[in-house]
Amino acid sequence: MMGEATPAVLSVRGLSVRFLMPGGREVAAVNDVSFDLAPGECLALVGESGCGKSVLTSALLGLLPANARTRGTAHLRGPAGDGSPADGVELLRADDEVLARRVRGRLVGLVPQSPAAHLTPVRTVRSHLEETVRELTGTPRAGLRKAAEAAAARAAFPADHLDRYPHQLSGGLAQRAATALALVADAPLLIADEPTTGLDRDLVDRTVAELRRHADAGHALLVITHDLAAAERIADRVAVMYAGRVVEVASARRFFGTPGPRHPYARGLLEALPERSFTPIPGLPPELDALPAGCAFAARCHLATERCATQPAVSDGVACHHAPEPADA
Ligand SMILES: Nc1ncnc2c1ncn2[C@@H]1O[C@H](COP(=O)(O)OP(=O)(O)OP(=O)(O)O)[C@@H](O)[C@H]1O
Ligand code: NI
Repeated sequence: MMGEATPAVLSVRGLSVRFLMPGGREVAAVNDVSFDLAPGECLALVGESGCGKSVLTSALLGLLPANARTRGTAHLRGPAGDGSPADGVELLRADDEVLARRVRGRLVGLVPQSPAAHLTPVRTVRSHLEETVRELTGTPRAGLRKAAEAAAARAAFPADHLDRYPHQLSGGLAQRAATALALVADAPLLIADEPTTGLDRDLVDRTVAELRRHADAGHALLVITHDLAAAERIADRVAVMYAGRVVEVASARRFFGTPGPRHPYARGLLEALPERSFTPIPGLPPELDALPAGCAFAARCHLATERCATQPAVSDGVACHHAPEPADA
């Protein structure tokens, strides 16, 4: 839990993102999302493909395309950490100059979902790392080579591949290069979007351990993942997203232990795992340009009743008319 003396590194309130499409169609990719992230805490954001996880991170970093419309607030604590308004940044209102010079890389590190696309094709991994180290840490020229090699080692990027160009990297190597780059600045908030995709088991373990160490060193960590086993090992809390909405936030201990999640969608996600009952949730998520007025999960939910025609409010961390009381949770 967050002590009163430690303000959240990131406070998101009522964040919504809509994409305006040709013909007046609107895609509601993120809907009224709120959460806090404390220093030293890892929050895992999970949910099926297309539920809005990456759009949420793009919104926080000012990386949305021009047809996006954003609502809500996302307050990032500044480096002084004293909570003074001048110190922090309101991410959804900040202009691009502030985001580029103060936020991206420095206050918020990002391991992007498609790392290869974020690397400059004409430069080697070593050159990327040296440039980032120079820019973000002020390491003198003579120390750059060593610092870049140390950064690579932290993300298990092999030293003998440092002189490769992005197109010469496998997906897993590009992933590790991106993780190495994102760790350089020691930013107070690290966002890792599917940091273990494309890695074999051994490297998943190493990446999970390195990211957990990063959180334990006092950084806030937002990990987006399909990999619930990785989430279980790394996260303090789990946020489950469905059709753009966070439908449950729970401690990882309760979520993965007994009695487990309280939202029927979250329970379904867990039960779909091969090591559990391996039963997929029937049906498909709704189209985000035609969301129902009520609970978006109702059409797939075995608990659904007529009450579900109205949107359930988030109460004690769960948005469901039929969730069990937290007392027995
Ligand atoms: N520029 C855009 N214009 C219109 N719709 C978009 C745009 N970018 C994303 N979307 C839509 O927003 C929704 C959320 O996408 P997002 O990439 O956030 O999903 P995700 O949860 O990260 O999925 P995955 O696990 O596959 O990465 C999707 O339906 C996607 O099609
Ligand atoms: Ni994504």
